[in-house]
Amino acid sequence: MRHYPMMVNLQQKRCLVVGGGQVAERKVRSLLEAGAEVSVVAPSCTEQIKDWSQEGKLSLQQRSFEQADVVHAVLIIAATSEPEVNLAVYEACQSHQWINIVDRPELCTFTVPAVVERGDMQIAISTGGQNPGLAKKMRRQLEEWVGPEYGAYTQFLGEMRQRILGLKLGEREKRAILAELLDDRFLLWTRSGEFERRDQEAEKLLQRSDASDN
Ligand SMILES: C[C@@]1(CC(=O)O)C2=NC(=C\c3[nH]c(c(CCC(=O)O)c3CC(=O)O)Cc3[nH]c(c(CC(=O)O)c3CCC(=O)O)/C=C3\N/C(=C\2)[C@@H](CCC(=O)O)[C@]3(C)CC(=O)O)/[C@H]1CCC(=O)O
Ligand SMILES: NC(=O)c1ccc[n+]([C@@H]2O[C@H](COP(=O)([O-])OP(=O)(O)OC[C@H]3O[C@@H](n4cnc5c(N)ncnc54)[C@H](O)[C@@H]3O)[C@@H](O)[C@H]2O)c1
Repeated sequence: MRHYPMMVNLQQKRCLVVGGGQVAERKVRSLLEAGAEVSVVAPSCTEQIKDWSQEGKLSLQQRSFEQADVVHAVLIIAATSEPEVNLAVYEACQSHQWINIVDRPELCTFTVPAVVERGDMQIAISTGGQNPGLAKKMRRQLEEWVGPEYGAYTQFLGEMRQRILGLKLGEREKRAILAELLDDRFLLWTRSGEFERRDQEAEKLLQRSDASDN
């Protein structure tokens, strides 16, 4: 089956995670990072999940799953070690809810990819459920190639793009500056920490275009 890849805004969306082990913790972490409103239901859970609960980052109910738990959630993840509980979670859900059952890929209405995170740049890797270990291996390989500087680099390019789109220039000129900014020298200056040099060269590009516009 071919999935449709999409980046979802989960800010303030109610998400339920049933189970509190290592797998649940991994899913909870990424939900919290996406700004979701997370509830966890599990009789026992990891120290990290307890800490998040004590810090007020999520709501934790230390008990077994009940059907009614799913009612207000837009997204539900069943991550318990009990296949029959995971199936019961699936059966309690309705068709409008996004469902992930960690031991039953065929029941999932979404799956979770491995992700390389570099600030606002995210590279998601899915194997369509064929082999999650391969997704993890690819993530690690890509992390070697896409260094931490891509976070700052993406932010720099984002800020420049906003400015360029606001300039009183024709579409073609704007496209030309945007293309020039993607030249590797701006990445290399970011990587080596030469921010002043990078920003000065970017300013020069903008000023040259301003001049040619007049
Ligand atoms: C990518 C990642 C994201 C995340 O979970 O955050 C993720 N699994 C990860 C790791 C991982 N998972 C498993 C192992 C042990 C080795 C092995 O079994 O191969 C390892 C490796 C490890 O832990 O080292 C076991 C496993 N996973 C699934 C099943 C059920 C089955 O396949 O039937 C079983 C057997 C369970 C059992 O034993 O009963 C199912 C799913 N796992 C998925 C995602 C979805 C498909 C993604 C894709 O399309 O590739 C899908 C379908 C549903 C979902 O979970 O969304 C994360 C790596 C994060 C990272 O490090 O970057
Ligand atoms: N999709 C994936 O990424 C992936 C990866 C590895 C394993 N798995 C599957 O995920 C399952 C969970 O793995 P784990 O390492 O987190 O297990 P774990 O044993 O560490 O945790 C299981 C959790 O389920 C909770 N639980 C048990 N019964 C419950 C109930 N009735 N209601 C609510 N919570 C209940 C327990 O309290 C515990 O918090 C595994 O059994 C395996 O089938 C999935």
